[in-house]
Amino acid sequence: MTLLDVKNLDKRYASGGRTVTALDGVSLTLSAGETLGLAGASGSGKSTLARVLTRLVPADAGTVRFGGEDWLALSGGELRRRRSRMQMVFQDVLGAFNPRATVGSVIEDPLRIHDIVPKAERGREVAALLDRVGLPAAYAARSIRDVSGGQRQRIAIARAIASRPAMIVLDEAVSALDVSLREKVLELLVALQEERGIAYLFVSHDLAVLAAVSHRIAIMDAGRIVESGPAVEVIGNPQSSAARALVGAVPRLIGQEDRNAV
Ligand SMILES: Nc1ncnc2c1ncn2[C@@H]1O[C@H](COP(=O)(O)OP(=O)(O)OP(=O)(O)O)[C@@H](O)[C@H]1O
Repeated sequence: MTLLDVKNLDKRYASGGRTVTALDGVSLTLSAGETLGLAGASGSGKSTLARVLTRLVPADAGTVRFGGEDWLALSGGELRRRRSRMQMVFQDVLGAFNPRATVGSVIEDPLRIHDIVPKAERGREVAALLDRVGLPAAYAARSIRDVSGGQRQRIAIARAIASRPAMIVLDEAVSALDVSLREKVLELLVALQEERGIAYLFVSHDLAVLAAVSHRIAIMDAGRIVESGPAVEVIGNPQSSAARALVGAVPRLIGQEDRNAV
């Protein structure tokens, strides 16, 4: 079932007297429970796409249908209510929070805003969400300043799943973590997807990360999607120069033959 249907998205920024085309006719689809990995060099437009889809910045043209609705046409109270269905985890999404906020309040916000569980049950739900992402319930009382980078991303994931979304946009969500923490967070994300049928748009400049989690991969270059297909095909047999450059940049993705040829 198609959950997200993006057609011909354009986004330009005015920057220092010139116009930068960040998205140029971007189209893609995402099914319920599926992961689409989005890769591309720095400046190719990945974050802009993530921000347009999560309604942080407006598009100049194009359409987005999400859950059968005209997503870009939603505004005001209607948009606030529907936002529960599409959540986001960015590189340091909690960095934007008041540093005095507690872990518990960060996770409880969406439960309250979207009225997910009755007030009396919120504390228990926060504890259950912390447990699900591998953190002790006692962390609810901590300041978000006093947790490590890996724990922060787990908390960001707990907050994202709290409103029971159909989709999560992850933008470089594990990029700041060291390799062993990164693998654990990726395993958590895959397990949550299998349990809850959440679709992911997983943005990363790192194809090794995308190879671990994606069903399909799309490659962006200069604001356009230049290649897309099943993850194994895009990684095993990249067609575009942008995809070949990304595959070549990750030594452990190169097949033995290619490595011998280098
Ligand atoms: N707020 C902005 N104002 C002006 N130009 C912008 C703005 N945000 C992004 N851009 C430009 O739009 C283009 C796409 O940027 P974007 O951040 O979407 O790329 P990206 O693929 O996510 O890059 P990175 O991997 O480095 O984050 C770049 O040329 C960038 O400089």
